[in-house]
Amino acid sequence: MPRQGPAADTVNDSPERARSRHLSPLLRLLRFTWPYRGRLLLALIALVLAAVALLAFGQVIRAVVDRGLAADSPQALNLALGLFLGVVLVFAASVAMRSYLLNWIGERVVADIRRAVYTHALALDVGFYETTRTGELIARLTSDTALLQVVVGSTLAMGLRSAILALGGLVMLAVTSPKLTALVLLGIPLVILPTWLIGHRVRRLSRQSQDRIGDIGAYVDETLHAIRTVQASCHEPLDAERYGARVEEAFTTAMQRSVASALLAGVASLLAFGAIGTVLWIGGHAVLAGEISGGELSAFLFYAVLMAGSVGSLSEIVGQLLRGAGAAERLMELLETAPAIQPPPRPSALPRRVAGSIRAERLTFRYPARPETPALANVELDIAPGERVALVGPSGAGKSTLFHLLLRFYDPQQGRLTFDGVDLRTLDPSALRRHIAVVPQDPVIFGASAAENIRYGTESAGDAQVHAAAAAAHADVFIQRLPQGYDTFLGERGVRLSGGERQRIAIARAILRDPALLLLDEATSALDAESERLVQDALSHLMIGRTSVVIAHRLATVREADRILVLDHGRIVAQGRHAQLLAQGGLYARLAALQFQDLPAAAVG
Ligand SMILES: Nc1ncnc2c1ncn2[C@@H]1O[C@H](COP(=O)(O)OP(=O)(O)OP(=O)(O)O)[C@@H](O)[C@H]1O
Repeated sequence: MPRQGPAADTVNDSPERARSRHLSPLLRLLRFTWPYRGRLLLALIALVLAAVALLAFGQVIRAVVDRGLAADSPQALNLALGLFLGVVLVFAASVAMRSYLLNWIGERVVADIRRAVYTHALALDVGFYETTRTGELIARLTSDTALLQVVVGSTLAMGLRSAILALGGLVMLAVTSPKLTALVLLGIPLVILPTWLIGHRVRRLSRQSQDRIGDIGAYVDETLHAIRTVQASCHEPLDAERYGARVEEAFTTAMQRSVASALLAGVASLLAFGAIGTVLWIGGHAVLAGEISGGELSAFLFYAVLMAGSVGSLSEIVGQLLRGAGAAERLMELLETAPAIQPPPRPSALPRRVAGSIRAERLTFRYPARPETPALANVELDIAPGERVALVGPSGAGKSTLFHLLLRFYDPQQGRLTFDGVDLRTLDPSALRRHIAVVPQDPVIFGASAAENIRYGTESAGDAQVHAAAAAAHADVFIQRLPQGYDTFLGERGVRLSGGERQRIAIARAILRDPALLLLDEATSALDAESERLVQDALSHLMIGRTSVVIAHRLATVREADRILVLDHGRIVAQGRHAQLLAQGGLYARLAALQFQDLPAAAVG
């Protein structure tokens, strides 16, 4: 299925490139804001009310000056103050309401998007993760959503507010004094343009400065994670030097930014107050000439400052909106990426009692990333329920690929694969996987307790079942010896387990799952004799009464297998029992001598 994943090269994008060229992707967020339209409407009402109240201040100022001060009337002044307090009350209430409602919507929408994206990411097929770096997905879930939160929660509203204030301010200016308005309109670019240009440079430098800090973080992360390799290679002085160079780069960029911000502060103050002074001077003369009243001049000044402020902030707001649009575009693209492996509209059902038979008919599969060479070619296979099958073959023969297809991580391009007689393509992948347990070569231990690690995938199991599974997998003994027994935290920041212990946890996990089909990839690393015996014993126990397919690396496994399949270049080149295949000589005999570490030389014959 052709699909358009998020561009794989955007993870280290500078914020400049991460911007969208249009604001239209923001419209795609409507789907997430729509459920909260009631609150959104209220927030908009509050926003407009706050802007109108702010504009009304100008009129109150005018009344205070003209009716109260100039007319020398205490009553009028009292009345004006009352009016002022009324406007303040409306303004304060609507600002508080707007701020709360918009923040709520911003946080809510981002929480919904995070959940939707993560749930969708979990459903994407394995092939997707071969072409996308997980770091990129994490960036989507953290930084892109954080950016959207700011955009939805404040920037959009600020943009609307600034537009209302700029337009409203202009109308009020024109109403107050058309002549002065013409002057202000001529003057605004003189004030805004230089400030905007320097401001643009400041923003670019601060983003660069953040990028430099990101570089520092990435370097620390890489070296400290690999501290053993760093120390073993005596790489510390070199790393300290390289890190130092990066820190200095960050400092230099930060200093350039500081110079630009200092310049901005100076120029902006100079221009703003210079402009106010000029309006006051021209307006003052107009007042003296009796063209306008003192109140009108005060109101005029108020609107001019309001308008200039709003126009000035628009460029920054648009920049932020474009970055938000970029984030929205990437997130929505991810959400619209269709998984290549999906349940069919009407999935077939497996029998109530799954027996665990497997059949492959002319099975041919090529990995999407390597369409030229088939990883499996024309494989014909019939595995009976309860059969123990060992897969043997040189590296790259296609053993793991067969597992991937059995788990329906991919669909074959030709032929078909059935489980209990049902074509895998017609099954819901999770309905199929429920009947399969996988014990990988190097099992994953999650950052959770020992009991939770065994329960992984069978969450409904009770404590007694977990303990029984652990006992059957010979994991019970070492778990009991852990500081808090089954409650001991395992994984990266907890107790680290040895290879053999990890395998036994994985075996216990598989026993608890009680699957019809067991896929086992035997560890290649040699365990000590005692661990080996425990693991082997646990595995034999696990295989009883179920179909098992094992990528074999041990003599005991091939000896006990009902059938050995020898794979080479994606084809089954021989099959039979161990002794038979050895007697035939050929690839199996050669592989046996090389692969089974525990095979005495004599047995290879
Ligand atoms: N995700 C992938 N994308 C592209 N090609 C792949 C992918 N995984 C495996 N291959 C290729 O498919 C072929 C079969 O690989 P597979 O992993 O099934 O071999 P294997 O027999 O399990 O090998 P090993 O014993 O080394 O694990 C190899 O040529 C391999 O390079």
